[in-house]
Amino acid sequence: MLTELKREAYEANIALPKQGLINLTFGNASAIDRAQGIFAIKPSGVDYAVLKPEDMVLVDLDGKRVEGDLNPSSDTPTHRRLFLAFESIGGVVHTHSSCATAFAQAGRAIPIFGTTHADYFAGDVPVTRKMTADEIASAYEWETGNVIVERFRDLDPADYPAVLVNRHAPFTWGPTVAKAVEAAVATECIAHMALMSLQLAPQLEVIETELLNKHFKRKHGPDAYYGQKKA
Ligand SMILES: O=C(CO)[C@@H](O)[C@H](O)COP(=O)(O)O
Repeated sequence: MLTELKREAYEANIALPKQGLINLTFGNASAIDRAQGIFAIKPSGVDYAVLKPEDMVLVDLDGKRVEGDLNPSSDTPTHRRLFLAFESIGGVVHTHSSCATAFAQAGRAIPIFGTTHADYFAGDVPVTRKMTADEIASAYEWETGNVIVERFRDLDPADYPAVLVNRHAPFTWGPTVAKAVEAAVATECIAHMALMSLQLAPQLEVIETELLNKHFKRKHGPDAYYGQKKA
């Protein structure tokens, strides 16, 4: 069932270690078939080196396992929450890539210091609030999705394909899971650049709106908004 979707999710998952975004078995990727309301996600705890397309687990948007003998990723509820909230996305990626995770652990957004960042994101890469003790103790992975959706109340996920979950790590997304992988690469790249820029110039200011606007719209089209939900 949904062989092509599993293949797409598999290719995205094995791309993560190849891009240097993965340590051990941290991280996972998923791809959704919107017509059937089913997504394919990495099985929990499986080493990327031995992963196969047929290992991908199929889960529906009610959270029910539709196909697969292995347990779906422990982050499955977060992926599901994002697929339900952001109807335009086709794939989700979660990594613990070092520089982006450093910002997440520090509870800091990744500031937009340059055009590399502005080509990809319509502003700072946002960070969520800390989760409450109750949220952590209850449905942790579902609540992780909730704090992401809360942070995007006034942001368009198409303009900001990434978020840093406070004290956890980045989640990224895109119209396809391949684009979500690209967003994960871009997020780690600009986080690394931002860290180095802050070492060189601790008082560095974010770039001016005109330059942000120029670069973001150049890449995403003249009607692209930045910093606010599309009307
Ligand atoms: O967020 C985390 C751990 O904090 C996850 O990325 C796990 O590291 C991977 O879990 P599985 O997908 O293997 O269940």
